[in-house]
Amino acid sequence: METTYSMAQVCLNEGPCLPLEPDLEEVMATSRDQKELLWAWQGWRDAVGRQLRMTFERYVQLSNKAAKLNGYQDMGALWRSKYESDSLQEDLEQLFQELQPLYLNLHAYVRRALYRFYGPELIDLRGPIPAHVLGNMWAQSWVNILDLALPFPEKPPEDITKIMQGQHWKPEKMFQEAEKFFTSMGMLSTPPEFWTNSMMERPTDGREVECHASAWDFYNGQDFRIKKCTEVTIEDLLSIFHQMGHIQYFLQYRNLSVIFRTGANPAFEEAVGSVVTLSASSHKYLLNRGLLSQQHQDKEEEVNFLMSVALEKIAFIPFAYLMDLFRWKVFDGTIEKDMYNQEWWNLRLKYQGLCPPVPRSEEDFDPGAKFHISASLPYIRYFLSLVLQFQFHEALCKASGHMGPLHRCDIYNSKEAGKLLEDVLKLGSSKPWPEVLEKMTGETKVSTKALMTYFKPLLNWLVTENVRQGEILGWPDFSCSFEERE
Ligand SMILES: CC(=O)N[C@@H](CC(=O)O)C(=O)NC[C@H](CC1(C(=O)N[C@@H](Cc2ccc(O)cc2)C(=O)O)CCCC1)C(=O)O
Ligand SMILES: [Zn+2]
Repeated sequence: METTYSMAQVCLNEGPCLPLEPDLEEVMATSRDQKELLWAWQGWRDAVGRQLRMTFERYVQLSNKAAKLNGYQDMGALWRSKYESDSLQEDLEQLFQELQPLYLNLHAYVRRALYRFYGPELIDLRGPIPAHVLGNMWAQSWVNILDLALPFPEKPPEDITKIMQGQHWKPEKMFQEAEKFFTSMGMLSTPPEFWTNSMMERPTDGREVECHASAWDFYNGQDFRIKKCTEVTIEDLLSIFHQMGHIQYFLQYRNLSVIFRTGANPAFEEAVGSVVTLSASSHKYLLNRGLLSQQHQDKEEEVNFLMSVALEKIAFIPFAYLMDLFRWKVFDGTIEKDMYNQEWWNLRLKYQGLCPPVPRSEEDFDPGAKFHISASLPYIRYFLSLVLQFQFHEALCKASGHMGPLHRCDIYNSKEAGKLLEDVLKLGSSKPWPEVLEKMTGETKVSTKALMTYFKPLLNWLVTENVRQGEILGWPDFSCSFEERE
């Protein structure tokens, strides 16, 4: 399944065939022509999802067989066991409910912005949003349509990708920048093998590689690598910070027994890289690294900034939640194979308020168009990481002596924050994760408080704006009408 995913391309009638990275992702991020977006969206699902359907059915059978042989009910139960909690699913649903007001307000606001640009024939102000116009192949991040959704368009943020390209940034410098963040906090640097063995760019020698970025621990205490087809963009720079967070975790726990060389739970692993990204995307950090020139940010520019972070992080919440809600139900048999695609879109409607831009059938297998489904990588870790990373950010910012709003905090150069983070990472999974969480934050429970604090100024602005526009929160008109679009 992963090979099909990594080799797939979508061909233009006459002319080149485009791979996902960087070409189709570029189309989804930058095109504002809904027919072109539909071509890429549908083409990718025809080239990948449809091809994976049969194999996926067999993968489910074999996965469950393996899980049962290991004493689990099904593979979903095995995946959930990593969190060592018998109330995991209820706890996750509770976190999701707490975040709903934030998501519903963002969804309504973005729907209005898309309505202004694409018009009523595409956007129903009381309905779900078509999944192909949100700036991302899976509508999991909406940051690429910030230009359409900017609260104060007369104060656009500087284009950091243009600044990086203007300063002739190269992939290696991007990796060095990410490593420097950790060493500035007094944390570990990478061994020479990292720089000689990593693959930082798509090979030009014709080798077909899996371009989806990944970080690898070779469990010999010396060999750690990142594989990424790096493009010089701010999105890739932040993704490299995330990957370097995995490498830092590998380095910190490399002297533990192998069974403990993993995160306190899978969400901790994901939160480490993402928490550093919160600082790296702050105005303060980018300014002092020469990636921004504007000295100060006024109130309106701050709302614009918070919107850009929300389009990445808040839009992601329901997607990250439903990915394994879907797979858990497939593994436990609740979702039968002849219902895969309609159940997928039921979840996409219920949680994300999205609908397919064209009619779907059981010939399609749209979940397969997402890397983690083809690569059998669990995903609930990213949902939990979203909440955890803000809890970590609040704790590290406090340790660094930061005063003022959480979204202005940047822990770069903070030895105190580095010490706190290091003490947590070097534990690996040798202690129960609530104990590790308490060591970092003083709390034993995952809490959305820090995330809500971070976005409070934006939520205030969004609620005011949505009330002013008389927006309907949610999507009472629950289907995507295709008629007009033919
Ligand atoms: C051997 C192995 O498998 N190693 C694991 C790590 C480990 O288990 O040790 C690994 O490298 N997994 C790859 C995966 C890559 C990325 C990803 O897939 N991200 C998700 C979700 C997301 C989205 C936005 C965001 O800001 C952060 C995350 C997506 O893109 O949908 C791509 C870009 C970022 C992270 C990763 O690093 O988590
Ligand atoms: Zn990760």
